[in-house]
Amino acid sequence: MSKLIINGGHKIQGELKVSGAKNSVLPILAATVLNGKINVIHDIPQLSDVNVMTKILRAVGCVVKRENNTMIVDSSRLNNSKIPEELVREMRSSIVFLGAMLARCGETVVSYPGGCEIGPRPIDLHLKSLREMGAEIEEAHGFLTCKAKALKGCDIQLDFPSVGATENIMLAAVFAEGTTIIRNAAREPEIKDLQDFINAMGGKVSGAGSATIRINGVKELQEIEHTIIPDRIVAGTYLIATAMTKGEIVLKNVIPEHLQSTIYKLKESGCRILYTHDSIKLIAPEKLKAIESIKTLPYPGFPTDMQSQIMALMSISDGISIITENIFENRYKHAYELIRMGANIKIDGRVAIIKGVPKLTGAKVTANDLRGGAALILAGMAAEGTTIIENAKHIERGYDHIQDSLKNVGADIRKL
Ligand SMILES: CC(=O)N[C@H]1[C@@H](OP(=O)(O)OP(=O)(O)OC[C@H]2O[C@@H](n3ccc(=O)[nH]c3=O)[C@H](O)[C@@H]2O)O[C@H](CO)[C@@H](O)[C@@H]1O
Ligand SMILES: C=C(OP(=O)(O)O)C(=O)O
Repeated sequence: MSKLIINGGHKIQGELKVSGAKNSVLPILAATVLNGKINVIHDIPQLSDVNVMTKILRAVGCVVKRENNTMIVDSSRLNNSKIPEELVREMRSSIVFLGAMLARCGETVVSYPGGCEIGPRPIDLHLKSLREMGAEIEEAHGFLTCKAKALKGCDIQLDFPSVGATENIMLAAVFAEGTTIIRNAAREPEIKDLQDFINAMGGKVSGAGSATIRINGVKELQEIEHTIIPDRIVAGTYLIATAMTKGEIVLKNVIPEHLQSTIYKLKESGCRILYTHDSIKLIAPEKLKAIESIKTLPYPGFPTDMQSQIMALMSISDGISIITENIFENRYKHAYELIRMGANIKIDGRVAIIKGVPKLTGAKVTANDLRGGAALILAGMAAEGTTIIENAKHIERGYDHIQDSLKNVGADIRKL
């Protein structure tokens, strides 16, 4: 179980390149089973979630090679439609194999997915939509046994713009007969990246980025080479690290448009932010100001995946800030760890009230989930003294060697 040790009080200063997006790479790796050919994918971050995805691909018969940040997946010899339970339990997004395997093999067995504990994460929307497309899904003993002789395009109305359900339907619909329409689809940039990936293989998907996505079934797909979009959550985390340490940073390999809701709130806290089409510069103020209200929402609203990190910033901002977490009902575990570091935070259901304190102090804390762990790194960097983060393995799910990146721009952080 890895630990991070941070000596606080060092400014972030310099330039950082942002890695490829975890939330793009995971569904795209699942999509590599579709073509039954070679997939070359660039800008794959080194993450434990990617390692799990790789193991799943190998378990179903794909040949996977990795050279630095390029991965080659040959799905021509896929020979097993059962996804190993122990791997599915490690990671929530393994559930997107459901749609991909149904499309490729017409059958699959998966267990209910695991992942970080941030509240209940049902998959009812995934299952309902796939059933509407003609899949027969039996749920028993924690397993989903799915069969579909021929999936059929249909008109699907999602009750909530679920990212995973939207991806699962897109993947399942690639070879389906006719047209599938997803209404109230998730609009996250990673959905558009998946659309671009499928289309570059010869699929026919349109509308990603809007609330209505159309997929016209095709008979066959081709080989593909694709580059993953930059990770907007990693970029946002680095911006907050800079803001909290009174530093100055230039981020490269970013799409500022994907970070607008975060940029907007950081400006409210007093940061100066300038950007070009693929870089962002942040200059921190001497004193951060409270952010009146943040409500997490599906994209383009403020992302739940930035909630923990912005809470760390609010905990040392002058005044009272309020967060409403609308996506995951139990995503405040990091607050109790921040309190151990001197933060003044009250939680009432989905609402967190944060009264800024002049300083945090280093403490022994525990990462309970990925972004909560990232928030503790940020708090540790701004705190007086030493912070030890236990259970740091969660952070490796979504940040590619974060300790090395932050060390390169001035942080005093090391892994044990
Ligand atoms: C790998 C990946 O891309 N993960 C992201 C994805 O997760 P994920 O795809 O799991 O998130 P969803 O958009 O599906 O979930 C959002 C909300 O919908 C609910 N829901 C979802 C599906 C369903 O069948 N029934 C249901 O009730 C969930 O419990 C949650 O409250 O989007 C989340 C919300 O932006 C992000 O925090 C995750 O980082
Ligand atoms: C919750 C997250 O991811 P996942 O859906 O993969 O658990 C996240 O990236 O913050």
